[in-house]
Amino acid sequence: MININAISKRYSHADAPVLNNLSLTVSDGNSVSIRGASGSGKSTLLSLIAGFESPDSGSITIGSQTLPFSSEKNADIFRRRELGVIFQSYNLIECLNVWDNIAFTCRLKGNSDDSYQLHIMALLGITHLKNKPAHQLSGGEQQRVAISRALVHKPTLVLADEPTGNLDEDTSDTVSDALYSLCRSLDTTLVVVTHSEDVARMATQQCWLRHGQLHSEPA
Ligand SMILES: Nc1ncnc2c1ncn2[C@@H]1O[C@H](COP(=O)(O)OP(=O)(O)OP(=O)(O)O)[C@@H](O)[C@H]1O
Repeated sequence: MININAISKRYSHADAPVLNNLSLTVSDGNSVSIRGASGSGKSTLLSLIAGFESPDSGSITIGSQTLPFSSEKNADIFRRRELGVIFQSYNLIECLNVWDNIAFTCRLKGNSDDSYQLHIMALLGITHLKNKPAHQLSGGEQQRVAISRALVHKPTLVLADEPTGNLDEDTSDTVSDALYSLCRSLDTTLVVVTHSEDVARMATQQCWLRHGQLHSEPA
């Protein structure tokens, strides 16, 4: 579960806050999609939820953890255990192959689950890429590896920034089906930033970010 209570964020030198008294609650196993104009603050909101940045005011609680983290070490432990993040830039480790990129987080925790990893890779259609180095992948292939890596350690919260942005329509449907259904089956909370109406409509809750706040209707 995630509970965001009246957060505000203003970057230095900006005329207005990018997020202004924004609140949001999403329960376990549910999902929220967030749409909004470019520059409206969607990535900033994900960054605050992940604890990469802090709000100027308000509070964010993920399960029993209230942000900010007490130390960078605790932040790392929490992110490795509880959080899956799908970044706009996939952040794969170029010198590792697909299998090792996906297994990386689990190996750090010492709890690899090869059969679950194969299950996710099959759902996302990337099993045949298992041994291919990350630097030889297309953008869409990298995106599906990044999604697999975000899910393989069975996190309680997944933050996805444009998870289908680089995919054709058919692959986008397959990948979004897999993302939503894997999260539901793990009872994982999912926050998806997307420009795709099809991807957004699959969420249990749809929101639009405007003037620093979330709305349940488009403008
Ligand atoms: N680190 C930063 N320092 C200063 N300003 C920032 C920083 N990060 C983002 N901004 C500004 O905050 C605003 C919101 O940016 P953000 O990336 O959150 O928007 P977005 O809705 O995700 O956009 P897009 O859809 O284009 O990815 C923009 O005006 C951006 O220039």
